[in-house]
Amino acid sequence: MVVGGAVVDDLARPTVLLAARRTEPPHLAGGWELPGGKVDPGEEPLQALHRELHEELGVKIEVGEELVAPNGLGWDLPPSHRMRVWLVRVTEGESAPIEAHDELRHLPLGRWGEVNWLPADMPIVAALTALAEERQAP
Ligand SMILES: Nc1nc2c([nH]c(=O)n2[C@H]2C[C@H](O)[C@@H](COP(=O)(O)OP(=O)(O)OP(=O)(O)O)O2)c(=O)[nH]1
Repeated sequence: MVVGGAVVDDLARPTVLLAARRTEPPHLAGGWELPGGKVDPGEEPLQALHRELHEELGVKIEVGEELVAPNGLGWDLPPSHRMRVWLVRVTEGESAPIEAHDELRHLPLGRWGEVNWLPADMPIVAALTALAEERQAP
């Protein structure tokens, strides 16, 4: 199981999403993703989310709602992983590409499709966009 953070400016009404560019392994390097990683044995998913975002971005976070996958279990990451995704907001520190990434972008709503997301992230970002658009003030 993999956990990922959709780092946004506002948990209730997101208007900015963080995209992170991977540096490894070679076949994924250069692709943009949600920061996160594998849940360690014996670790709770949310513990892993806090740990991974601290390791990768150097921040502390507040966790909001889960972006539940259509299958109710997690977003498929072929060939063999699943990722659970939560909306998160930074509460301490400023995101920096400390580990696993070489560039971060804070994308305003309307431009979330403008980076080259990893293939598995495309439906996730589409669902995040739908959620964010629905939440904006009329
Ligand atoms: N973190 C993350 N991984 C993703 C995303 N999309 C996607 O296909 N993946 C894949 C890439 C990896 O094969 C796997 C996650 O592994 P990872 O390399 O981030 O995990 P990790 O930080 O724990 O690192 P390691 O144990 O492999 O060294 O999921 C995403 O948005 N975020």
